[in-house]
Amino acid sequence: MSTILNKIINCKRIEIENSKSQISINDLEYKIRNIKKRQSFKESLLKSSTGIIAEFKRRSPSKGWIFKEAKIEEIIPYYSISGASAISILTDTDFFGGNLQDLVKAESITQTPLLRKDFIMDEYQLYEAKAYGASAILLIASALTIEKTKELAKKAKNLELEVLLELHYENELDHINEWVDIVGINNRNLKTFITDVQISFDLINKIPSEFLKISESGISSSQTVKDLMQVGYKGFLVGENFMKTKDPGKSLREFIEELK
Ligand SMILES: O=C(O)c1ccccc1NCC(=O)[C@H](O)[C@H](O)COP(=O)(O)O
Repeated sequence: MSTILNKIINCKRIEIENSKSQISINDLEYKIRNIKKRQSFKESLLKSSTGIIAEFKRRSPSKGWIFKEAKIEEIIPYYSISGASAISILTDTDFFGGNLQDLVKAESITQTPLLRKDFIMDEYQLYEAKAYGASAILLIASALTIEKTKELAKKAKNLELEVLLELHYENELDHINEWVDIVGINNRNLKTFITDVQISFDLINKIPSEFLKISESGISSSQTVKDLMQVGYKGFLVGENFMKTKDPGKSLREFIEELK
């Protein structure tokens, strides 16, 4: 496992134990009973001709602060109006500057399907994702064993959450299982932080045809999206390219215009 992933996961384990001591799974289950049904993340990508998943990302391990003062209420409505097919909310605090309240706020102001983007390793986080309004959750193959990936994916489906399984390397293809809805190829090498979309082109034909496929990270040109569409990708997760600008919603709108 890469050093950064190790570091993130060690912090995450402590965070999860703290959260469990504050809010029990029973409390989360109670909230889930009252949560409105969200639109499907996968359906939204299938319906869309552009497939952009716009990410709300304040900082990252590779770039440091990208948009420190970013506020959900000032960005998410504009992501929706500008045509995002789905929105990714990074809920990790220590490394990405996000939190679960960002997800709660986003849920209250948009109908666009939301992905809880975090380092999920415990079913408790799935209950949180559902209770706070996500349509979908992320499972990162590099951070999980094959067995744990399957266990978490199955539990997520039981909670009516869609599952995005993220792969960074070819040797992670064996993490794909029947509970997965979407397979994402992440173009960022977790050891070097270098992004190279070539990995998306290299792996597309190795993913079984029944899965919806998305490409993630390091996407900054509409031509790249067009090329990825040509080989079969239906979704494109873009964070920094929008969040590094003063007006991420406007940047997304211009990007989508170029795709039409
Ligand atoms: O973004 C990072 O530096 C990073 C480092 C280590 C683990 C994960 C990381 N990012 C999470 C993501 O997958 C991206 O936020 C997402 O795909 C968008 O990427 P980008 O468009 O390059 O901001």
